[in-house]
Amino acid sequence: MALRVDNLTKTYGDTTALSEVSFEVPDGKFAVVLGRSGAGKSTLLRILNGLTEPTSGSVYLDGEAVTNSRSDVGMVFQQHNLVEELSAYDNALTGTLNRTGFVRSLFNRQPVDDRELALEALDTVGLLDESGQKVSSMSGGQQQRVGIARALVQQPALLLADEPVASLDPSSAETVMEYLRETAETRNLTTLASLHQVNIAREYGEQFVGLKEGDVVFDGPREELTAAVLEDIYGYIETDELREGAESTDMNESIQKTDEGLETEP
Ligand SMILES: Nc1ncnc2c1ncn2[C@@H]1O[C@H](COP(=O)(O)OP(=O)(O)OP(=O)(O)O)[C@@H](O)[C@H]1O
Repeated sequence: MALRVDNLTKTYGDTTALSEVSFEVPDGKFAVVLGRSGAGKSTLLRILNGLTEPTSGSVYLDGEAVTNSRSDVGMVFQQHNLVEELSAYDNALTGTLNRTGFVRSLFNRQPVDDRELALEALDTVGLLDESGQKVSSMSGGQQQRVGIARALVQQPALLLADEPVASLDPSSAETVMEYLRETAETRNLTTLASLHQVNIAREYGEQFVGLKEGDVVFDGPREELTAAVLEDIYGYIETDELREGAESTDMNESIQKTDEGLETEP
């Protein structure tokens, strides 16, 4: 389903976390939210997930205003929030608890076998053979894939991922991102992920929304995500590396350097 965010504003006392944020993500697209720490990424995802109420503004899925229930929005968390003593299968199955929501009833979807859904979801993330394994004995990357499976069992219309690979080593991060992309593609699932690592974001994102102090300062495709745009989004990186990168013809090199700069930011 297509996502439309219309003039979202969120204030906490004197702090404006989001200021009239508007953008659209077409049906089935993989979008990435970029921004330095405090730019408003988590606030945006929390509003989309219904965990936080906006001060003003609206969210639409396929043109329908989403007000109370966000049960059709699946969420993948940085710390995956799984029940470690349960199996991958049982954890995936807990995704059904959040199902049957507003959008689903609106589109009159048929009830399906939850067990089948859980196994299908585990298959999607390459963990069908490990479905009986306790989550506590799995690697960080596998655990995050169980987190994705749990979100899929919800049969979401929109998949959100808040820093899904921030706590993983580069190789596991790649694997998780591959599965996330494949999932979005094969299920035509509109996805919005906040990512800290710019090189990973560039590799997997199709659309990029740059937030800076609560404002949208960029909304465009990969080709337009230049070093100059990144410098605007991450205003604090006034480093020689980034300037060199912006002047370099090798964009990948520049992004790598930008990313290294980011990693030093607490
Ligand atoms: N519950 C809250 N109460 C008060 N201020 C908040 C609250 N949540 C967020 N803020 C403020 O809103 C702004 C945006 O925060 P937010 O967590 O959305 O940023 P972020 O881009 O997700 O940052 P990070 O990458 O560090 O998670 C910050 O100034 C933050 O201090």
